[in-house]
Amino acid sequence: MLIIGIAGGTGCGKTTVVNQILKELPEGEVGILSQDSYYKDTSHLSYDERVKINFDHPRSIDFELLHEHLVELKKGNTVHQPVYSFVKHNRTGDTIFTHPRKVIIVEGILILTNPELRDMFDIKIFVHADSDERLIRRLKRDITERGRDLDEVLTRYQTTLKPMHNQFIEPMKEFADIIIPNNKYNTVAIDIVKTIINQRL
Ligand SMILES: Nc1ncnc2c1ncn2[C@@H]1O[C@H](COP(=O)(O)OP(=O)(O)O)[C@@H](O)[C@H]1O
Ligand SMILES: O=c1ccn([C@@H]2O[C@H](COP(=O)(O)O)[C@@H](O)[C@H]2O)c(=O)[nH]1
Repeated sequence: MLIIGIAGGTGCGKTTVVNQILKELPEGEVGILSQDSYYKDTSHLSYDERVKINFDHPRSIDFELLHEHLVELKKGNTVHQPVYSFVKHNRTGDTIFTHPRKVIIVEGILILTNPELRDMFDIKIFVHADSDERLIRRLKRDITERGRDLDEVLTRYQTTLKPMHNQFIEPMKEFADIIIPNNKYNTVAIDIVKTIINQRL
């Protein structure tokens, strides 16, 4: 099994890059673990309390469970990946059966901050887009898809997202094997990643 970690700040285009890679590889050979599925369960908190959580800090992620699931997949076992709701800021209670595949992609803003997880990646990719570009994308996406308004996105950006990005995410470029510049759609980089994956398969 080839395990690929794809990190980068919010809105840099991680999900888009993953979908482009998926399109290029034979169907059924690639599985995805999304860091977003592993936000800690916060059912014991009210909605108003959950909204105040710093979702850009590594402690908001259940890395233990994410690591355990990756280990199980590597052993050839199926795992129950939790389903997360950005609207409710909590796990939904549903899970997705995630089967072992030839290639497993783990994607998320903070996945390279965890040393145990980092050690499991055969290829580490960091997707880069400038912060103004990422903020514009985040605004559009969170308002249309995640039930936010302008004030919520900008307040979160100033209070937690930007400082956490600078403290925890940007320094992870150091660990990357490949950095994809993604201010514009980068088909050349996707082709290179596809070639590397095919060589390793
Ligand atoms: N290279 C790009 N140029 C312009 N828009 C992009 C690009 N990559 C992604 N987007 C758009 O930006 C938004 C956030 O992208 P997404 O892949 O969800 O980012 P991430 O998973 O890193 O948060 C989406 O609406 C997506 O369509
Ligand atoms: O309940 C939540 C959990 C997370 N967030 C924000 O999501 C992004 C990470 O997702 P991307 O798809 O990589 O953008 C992170 O910056 C959190 O601030 C949230 O709004 N609510």
